[in-house]
Amino acid sequence: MLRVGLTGGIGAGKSTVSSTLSELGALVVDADRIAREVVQPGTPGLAAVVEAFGEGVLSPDGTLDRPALGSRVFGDDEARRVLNGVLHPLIGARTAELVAAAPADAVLLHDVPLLVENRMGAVFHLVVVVHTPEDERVDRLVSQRGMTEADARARIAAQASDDDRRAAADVWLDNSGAPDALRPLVEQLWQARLVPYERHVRERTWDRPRPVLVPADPTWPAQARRLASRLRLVLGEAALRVDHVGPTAVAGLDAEDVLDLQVTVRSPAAVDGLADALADGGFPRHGGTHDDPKAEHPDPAGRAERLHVHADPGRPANVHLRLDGSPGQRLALVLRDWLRDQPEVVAERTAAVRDTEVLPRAAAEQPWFDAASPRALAWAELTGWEPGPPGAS
Ligand SMILES: CC(C)(COP(=O)(O)OP(=O)(O)OC[C@H]1O[C@@H](n2cnc3c(N)ncnc32)[C@H](O)[C@@H]1O)[C@@H](O)C(=O)NCCC(=O)NCCS
Ligand SMILES: Nc1ncnc2c1ncn2[C@@H]1O[C@H](COP(=O)(O)OP(=O)(O)OP(=O)(O)O)[C@@H](O)[C@H]1O
Repeated sequence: MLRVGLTGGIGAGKSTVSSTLSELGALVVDADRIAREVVQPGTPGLAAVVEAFGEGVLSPDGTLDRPALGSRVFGDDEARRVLNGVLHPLIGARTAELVAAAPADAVLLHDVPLLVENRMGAVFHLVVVVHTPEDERVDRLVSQRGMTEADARARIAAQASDDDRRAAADVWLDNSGAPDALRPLVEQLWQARLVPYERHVRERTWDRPRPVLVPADPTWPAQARRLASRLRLVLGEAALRVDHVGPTAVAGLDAEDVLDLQVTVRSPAAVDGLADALADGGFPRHGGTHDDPKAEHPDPAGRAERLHVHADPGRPANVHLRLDGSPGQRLALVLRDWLRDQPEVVAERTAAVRDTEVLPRAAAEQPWFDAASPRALAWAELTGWEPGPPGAS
């Protein structure tokens, strides 16, 4: 099962995306719809809303008077906090029931308007954000939905900023153009990413194109942060720390487009107990069997106690599980911090790797890393290096 979170500001085009994905085969779980279900007449949800806001939010027929409640909560942060506190746990519980009832091979598309506001990104294998600039959204809501401009703007003000949504987005879909422009993007997302990703998670396998060296990508740290938050959620206290390491963790360093994340664990027993949870979370074990052709490419540095990989075909990543205080665990952090501290070494390493035709990366970089490791360790000794606070960046 693959769980995809779909979000965007009010009127951005979530329903348009979710109806296309539903046609293609996704199973849609719509939070707005569940939010209506849990306040039907006779439900504990409706009773709790009335207790918090009074009988004035009921229509004469006993149903929730949505415009009346809307006018109380949009524009009043405290009232909205109270309503969210009552309804969000009920929405969460109903969502969990729908997830439990879904077939094992489903691509579940969770349409969640408040995914970013409620910091839910790590719950999903992938987060898709639909974006349309604010003024365009207001125009669409006023002209096509009959909303007043003031109501549209009040709701927008009650929601996350574009920057926060961008930080949460694994996939950013621009819906500022004509409706026809969005469909091919959604079809491509389905075919090239969601379908293989779901199969990878279910079969505990993975696939990736042979990586090539690319110019440093300034978004690598943000991408690594999203994967790290998923790893922390899956692993809980078993992960002492999760760090973005390797060449993509050093600003300005050209590298193969494969993120390296290091999970520091307490004991070898902990490592083995985590394999299933990691696979279900989208990080299957690397080449576990002899007939797996990918087993020919073991952990590049040979230092991983275990190597897992990201099953998302659109975001290659290696996850190195290493023991706390082991030489490999320490060296990964020292090398990263040394390179971050020494721009001239970054230039030296860039030149060394650029001039080589050797692939894969492991082979190209190994001589340089073998020579660099003692220098990095000497630097660590000299400066009294200690690992910084745990984190992905
Ligand atoms: C206040 C209510 C009764 C107004 O109902 P109304 O029919 O006018 O709006 P509807 O529910 O269709 O929501 C439309 C859009 O408003 C925005 N919105 C709704 N609730 C909220 C909220 N608590 N905070 C910010 N934006 C919200 C979303 O973009 C949503 O897609 C209703 O929105 C509600 O019960 N909200 C609380 C539940 C909730 O958080 N729902 C969002 C899904 S998690
Ligand atoms: N590219 C587009 N150009 C013009 N109109 C559009 C486009 N995409 C969507 N719309 C229209 O804009 C309105 C909002 O789109 P949609 O309902 O998909 O957004 P939404 O994010 O689901 O909104 P809500 O947050 O209210 O659930 C709808 O009336 C829709 O038909």
